[in-house]
Amino acid sequence: MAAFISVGFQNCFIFILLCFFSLLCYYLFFKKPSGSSRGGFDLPPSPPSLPIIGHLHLLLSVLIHRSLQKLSSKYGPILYLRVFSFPVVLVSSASVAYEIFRTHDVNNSYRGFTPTDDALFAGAFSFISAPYGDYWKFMKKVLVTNFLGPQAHERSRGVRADELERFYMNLFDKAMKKEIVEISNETLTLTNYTISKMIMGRSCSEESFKALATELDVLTKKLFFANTLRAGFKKLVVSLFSKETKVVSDRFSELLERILVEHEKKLDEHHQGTDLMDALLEAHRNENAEYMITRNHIKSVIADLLFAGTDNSVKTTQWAMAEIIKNRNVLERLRGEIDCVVGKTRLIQETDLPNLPYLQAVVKETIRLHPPGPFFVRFSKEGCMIGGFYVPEETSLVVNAYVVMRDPDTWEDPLVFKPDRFLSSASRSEQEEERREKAIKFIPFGSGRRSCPGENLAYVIMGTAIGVMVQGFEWRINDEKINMEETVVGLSLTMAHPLKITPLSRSSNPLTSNRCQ
Ligand code: HEM
Repeated sequence: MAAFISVGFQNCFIFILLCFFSLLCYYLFFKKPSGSSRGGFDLPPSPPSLPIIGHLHLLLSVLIHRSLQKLSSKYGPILYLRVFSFPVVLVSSASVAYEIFRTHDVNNSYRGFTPTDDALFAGAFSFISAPYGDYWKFMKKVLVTNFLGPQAHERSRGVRADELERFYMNLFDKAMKKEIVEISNETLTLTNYTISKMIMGRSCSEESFKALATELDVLTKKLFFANTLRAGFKKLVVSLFSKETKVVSDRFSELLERILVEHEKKLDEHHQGTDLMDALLEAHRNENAEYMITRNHIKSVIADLLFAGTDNSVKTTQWAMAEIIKNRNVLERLRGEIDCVVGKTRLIQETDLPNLPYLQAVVKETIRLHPPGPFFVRFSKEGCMIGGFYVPEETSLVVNAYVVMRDPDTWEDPLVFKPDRFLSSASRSEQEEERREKAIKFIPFGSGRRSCPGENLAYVIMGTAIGVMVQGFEWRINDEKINMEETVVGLSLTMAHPLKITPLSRSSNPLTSNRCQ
């Protein structure tokens, strides 16, 4: 009898387990998202998918922006994809992206990251990952006032000028020795030193930064995929690599902790703080602050800024130099403009940029054709209508900026490098019209309230770096021609073959830096 009861109990237990497992499978792999249509509106069209995995295989290609481009050119500018049962809406046209960023900006002002505990990167304290709310609003105000806004930008001009001069002298030195330079390495030093000095008054070790950046690239890709999943499953996937995240994060946290302690000592000795870290520490100590930030918030936002700011600017500058050297007429016109405005003895400086429209156009055209962030992710909080289709709540929205900025319907000769398209036309009303149109179709920095707050700083760093390289040097290509093949590292679009070229100084003496002009 006891044996009979025991077998019955076992069967019952197995039966319950099977039911539970089937329900789980159904939820994870087959269940359609709730609210798949509302008020008679349909979900966006969906390309054929595979059983269970849905469209996952389409997201696994190395050149993911290209495979998504093929998909949108075949099936349309707004598509409904499925990773297992988790919804992803892919957007590939300027007008549909506009609806996400402008019409439904607040609803889509979150990236949907599941915080990886208290890790610095994509963690609970990160500014980039933060939901649109009190913390984000407070931190944005601190960043604008003390780092990225016009007055803060003015105050830190000296730091950028020093680093630009160091960048030029280093290239001049290498030109004298006829050394080959790897453009991304040179610009990494410039950008990393400039941004870290603006943030915390000193540079952070280049080698440790590079190592961390490489590890972070891999990590971002994993976080991106986890991010396309729904809450419960996402947590599970993120937990699988949270140990890895913690190792990277802890190392960087130790480095920042040492710098924080130095800053605290200075503040305790009543030194007037001038950089962002000082301002963040003051906010941390202020009991009446609108939002009480912790040490982890400080470290996390600094990590965000160093990585978001450095990597993108380096990749764009490298592409720009490749395009300039490949297009001899662009190089000559650019050099002509700089020689005419700045002269041949003084080194270009950032206050020259407003007088160098062609240089600005070259930077913009580079970032249009080669956006370092080819696509970015938002998350719909509530269901909404986009592009005439219903997008359910808690759906990942992936905007393919690479395709938007190469769309033949909105860009003439979209695959050709033509900086002229960014030069303003004559009349004021036309200029205003052009500005409005560009704001919709030119989105390398995203758009709406979660767009890139570092856009102006990035244009200054890239513009002056490119200006210095064109003004000061001829460049000899060491291979037969420049290889423009693309690759995606982490989620960043970059040159598959790093640009290695030899500088030849245009003058036997270095250009003078006259910062007072
Ligand atoms: C070529 C250079 C750069 C490019 C192409 C770039 C691009 C982007 C893009 C596409 C986004 C997401 C926008 C969106 O979701 O709508 C973003 C966000 C962000 N970027 Fe940049 N960026 C660059 C340089 C910088 C610099 C120099 C900084 C600061 C040092 C910076 C700080 C940030 C931050 C903090 C965010 C998150 C904003 C938020 O969540 O509210 N970026 N950037």
